[in-house]
Amino acid sequence: MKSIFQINEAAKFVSNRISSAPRTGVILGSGLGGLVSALKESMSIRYADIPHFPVSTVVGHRGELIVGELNRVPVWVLNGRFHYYEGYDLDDVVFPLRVLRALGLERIIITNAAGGLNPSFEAGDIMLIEDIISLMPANPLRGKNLDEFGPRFPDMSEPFCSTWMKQAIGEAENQNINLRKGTYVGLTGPKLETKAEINYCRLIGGDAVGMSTVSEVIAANHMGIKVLGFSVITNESIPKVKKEFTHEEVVDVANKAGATLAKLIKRVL
Ligand SMILES: O=P(O)(O)O[C@H]1O[C@H](CO)[C@@H](O)[C@H]1O
Ligand SMILES: Nc1nc2[nH]cnc2c(=O)[nH]1
Repeated sequence: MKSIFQINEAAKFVSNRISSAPRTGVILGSGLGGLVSALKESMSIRYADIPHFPVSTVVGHRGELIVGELNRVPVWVLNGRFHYYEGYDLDDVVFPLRVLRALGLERIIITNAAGGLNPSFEAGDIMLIEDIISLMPANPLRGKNLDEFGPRFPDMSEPFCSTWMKQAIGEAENQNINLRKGTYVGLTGPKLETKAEINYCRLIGGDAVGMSTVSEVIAANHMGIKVLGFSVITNESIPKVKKEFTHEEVVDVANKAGATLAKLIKRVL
């Protein structure tokens, strides 16, 4: 388990390289790195250079922490995330978020590429994540509680900030974006779902399914960070229409829909 000492060491390394620390962050999902081109005055630090940081191993996740401005708002961008299936503990998966919290992070926009379980969703749609179901085998808060960050038993009755969600819905309307809404189910991966598993995820209330996000949302809530979440629906995970797809297709669809998501995120900020 990562200690508070390691979190602070990573935070110190980063703070020595920047002039001021943003209070807002964005985590970019698979294929969503295009948002970086909208950043102004940015500088980046490779994850590999930051002490104790894990290393991104998935295509479509560059592995760099960027500091810049989006629509004149200073932001951290985590260009690449860590997944449980890469072999990391959930504690490692949320390490970057804890480092940013140590640097003063107050709100985070979490994005991902996901399969659409809701039959009304189409590939290329953007879904506002209203709630999560974690089907991970563990929890990022397992182990000794980091009292400096939050309570042992954090409330999760409103994992996403309702005010921020209302604003996102309003902005989507202004931009004629057909913003979908729903619950994201987080599985370990890396295998994709069988038809029976898709039926199960739908039955328990899922609208989208993926292999990330849920642990980040839990850790952010633990630390009192405001969260807004978006899934880019990259494929339809519906038994009737399910056909084989690849990670390359996921990255490709996310790349295209990413431009619309970037516009929405800019306005929401
Ligand atoms: O959730 P992100 O990181 O966007 O990536 C999604 O895309 C990958 C599968 O193609 C999985 O890692 C899944 O979780
Ligand atoms: N688990 C899972 N992750 C995804 N990431 C993108 N699409 C999918 C999907 O259909 N299932």
